[in-house]
Amino acid sequence: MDPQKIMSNLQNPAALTSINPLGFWDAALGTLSRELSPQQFKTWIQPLTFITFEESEQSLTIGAPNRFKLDWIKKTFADRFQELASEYFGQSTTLNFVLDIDGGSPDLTPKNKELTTENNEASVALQSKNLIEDEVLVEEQSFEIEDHSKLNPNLTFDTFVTGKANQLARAASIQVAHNPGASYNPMFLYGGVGLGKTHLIHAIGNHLLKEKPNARIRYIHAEQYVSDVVRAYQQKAFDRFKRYYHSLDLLLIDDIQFFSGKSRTQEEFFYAFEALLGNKSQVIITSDTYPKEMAGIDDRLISRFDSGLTVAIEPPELEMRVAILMKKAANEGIPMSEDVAFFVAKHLRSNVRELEGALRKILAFVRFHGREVTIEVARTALKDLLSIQNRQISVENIQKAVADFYSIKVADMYSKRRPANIARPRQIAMFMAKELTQKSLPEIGELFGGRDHTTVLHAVRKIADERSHDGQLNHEIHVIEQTLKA
Ligand SMILES: Nc1ncnc2c1ncn2[C@@H]1O[C@H](COP(=O)(O)OP(=O)(O)OP(=O)(O)O)[C@@H](O)[C@H]1O
Repeated sequence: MDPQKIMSNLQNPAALTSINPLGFWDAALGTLSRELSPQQFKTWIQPLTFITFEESEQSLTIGAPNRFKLDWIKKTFADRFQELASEYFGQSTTLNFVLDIDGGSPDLTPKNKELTTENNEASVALQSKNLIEDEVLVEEQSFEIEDHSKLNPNLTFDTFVTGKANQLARAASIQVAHNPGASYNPMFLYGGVGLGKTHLIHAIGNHLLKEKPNARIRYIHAEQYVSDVVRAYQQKAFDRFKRYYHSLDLLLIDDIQFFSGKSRTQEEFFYAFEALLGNKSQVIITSDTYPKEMAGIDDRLISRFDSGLTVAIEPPELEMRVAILMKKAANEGIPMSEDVAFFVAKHLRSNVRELEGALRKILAFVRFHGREVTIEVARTALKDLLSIQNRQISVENIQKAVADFYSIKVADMYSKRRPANIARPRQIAMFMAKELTQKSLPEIGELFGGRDHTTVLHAVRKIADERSHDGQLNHEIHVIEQTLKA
């Protein structure tokens, strides 16, 4: 698309609505998030990147972060994207799905990136699929296990920003990378969406690969493992399947919650797990929750997951979010000052993927308009995101959620009463108000019955400190936060 034309369309919202490709992207994500389960959306759609729109050819390019996701998207979601694009643009639109390992910025400059283009006319009929053992839909094809590590070389310890939220997970990962198959086996890494679990396990694999280039390493998403089991089943190729998986030095298996309810997969994984540990090979597993909390997973697997080292990754704290934004912006060649990073990080709190998305929006805006990265620019570029966030969380909402959680009256948030069962929830609410809103300490004090800002500061420090070593308190704060965001 002609950059001049983009500029003039950007200045003319009416024109923009008809061709705005970023508008299409936001709308498509919105629709798919409603149509799919949160887990499907998180796994398949969220990691996609919008790359280019060529107006002259009426074609859109969408990037997927790895080969597996690329293939899956093309097979499973291409038709739906096609429909959404045609609806949005009011004319037939060609979709290209490409590998975009870096998760590159959305840049509407034509052909600004070198891409492994895989033209996917979405009209191409999907291949026939079979439903096997109620496990997963797979295409008919010959059973071949790809003998590659599937590691993403960009996901290393060097590119991983550390803070309180992930320092334990990082330290454990470094230990395991240096001594695979030794004491922490298996290592079970759990945490919410987009917090860096995949990044860390790739970092372990990349480290080992560098130390021992001949090591047999395999990264696999749990859903791909399920597909492998189904194909081995179809083609009676379990011997080959076992030979491959049982002979690895390091198996990295991501998002194992996808095994839920898939009994044959779990059985095969159990054998693989036993064989690998027997050989002193390292197994590393990630999940969205800790082993005992997993639903639909066999007890004998759960007890094995729990038998090594289980370590959590928490959502990044404010300073860490700032550091991540600044590092990633600098890597893109567009430095972000600390005050802009603080502004963004204060508004976007849930996970690193969300921060990366926001950064991409800001960088795209800056590139189109030739502007510097300022708070004003960030505010404009993130207008939609910020309005959602602001709608969600106010000090009053926090006071109500905390009072409900601890079964006290909301009025106790403002009262002068000081028994511990009231004072502590009040301090937690003050802490959360500081973390989750843009209010200053004096403003928060005012909203808590006219308290002094030093009282708020004391509460914020106390709860922050306790939270860092009190797992129960940490959990309670998470639960309240989830209620607020629901
Ligand atoms: N501490 C960090 N430093 C730098 N980048 C990070 C950090 N944590 C996460 N990221 C980046 O954020 C994005 C999401 O992280 P990742 O895919 O590892 O999350 P995840 O925990 O595996 O999420 P999911 O459960 O959705 O698979 C990736 O691009 C990753 O590189």
